[in-house]
Amino acid sequence: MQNNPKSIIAIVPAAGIGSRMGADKPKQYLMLGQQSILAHTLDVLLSHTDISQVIVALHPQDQHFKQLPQATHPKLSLVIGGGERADSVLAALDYALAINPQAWVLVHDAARPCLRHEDINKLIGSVEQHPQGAILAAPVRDTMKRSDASGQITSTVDRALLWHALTPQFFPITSLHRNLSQALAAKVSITDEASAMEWAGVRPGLVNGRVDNIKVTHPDDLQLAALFISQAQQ
Ligand SMILES: Nc1ccn([C@@H]2O[C@H](COP(=O)(O)OP(=O)(O)OP(=O)(O)O)[C@@H](O)[C@H]2O)c(=O)n1
Ligand SMILES: C[C@](O)(CO)[C@H](O)COP(=O)(O)O
Repeated sequence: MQNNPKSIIAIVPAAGIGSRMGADKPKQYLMLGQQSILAHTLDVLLSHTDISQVIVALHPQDQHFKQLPQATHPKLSLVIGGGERADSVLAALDYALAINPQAWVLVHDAARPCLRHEDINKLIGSVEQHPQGAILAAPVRDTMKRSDASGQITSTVDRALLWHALTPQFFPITSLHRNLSQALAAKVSITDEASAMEWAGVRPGLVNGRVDNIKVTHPDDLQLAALFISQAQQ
């Protein structure tokens, strides 16, 4: 069965609690300008004409999502996420597979609200060069050090071939569902979709993405994300 990269379903893992943010609510519901982080992220995905469906994985006790203006969008579907990000992605993949097993999925963190259509288009457009899938990524710019447990430098790592993995990450739904399911069953540590594909022997492509596509993780990321979003709206 040939997957069809022209049929695209977005998956948004949004079931985290934002412990590193230390806020009074999950970080995806913190405000950036006029709306929440998750609302910004959903606006970008819901407005992209190549994306037919957006599946959001929510925490089982989520009480915020239903207040979002985007909550009633016809393209949106909801699933209950899991204990780790990868479990939430797999729950959404189960749902998406039932909708259209020939689709490709674009998995994007709720916590990355600064994504732009130009990067989505670059990633979708990479499918001929990377028929097994690809991810947005940014080449490392700084000198990279490895440390010991006490925080002392043990070595300098060659940065020539090092990249920051970003999202979206774009794969055929059938191979991602199979490889992620098997990797999790094998208790492999999976922090992004590409690592599950790599575990299965796939070599995903790297597509150069904007460095302002940051993941809002710590409190000092909020001001930067707000600046990037205001720039995108100019
Ligand atoms: N069980 C989980 C954990 C995380 N995520 C989502 O995965 C994305 C990236 O995860 P991260 O930035 O680590 O978010 P949190 O897990 O919420 O943050 P923390 O690790 O600080 O708790 C976020 O959009 C988060 O909502 C998820 O859907 N399900
Ligand atoms: C998927 C990801 O954003 C790629 O860099 C990252 O792995 C998520 O890590 P987190 O610890 O779940 O935020």
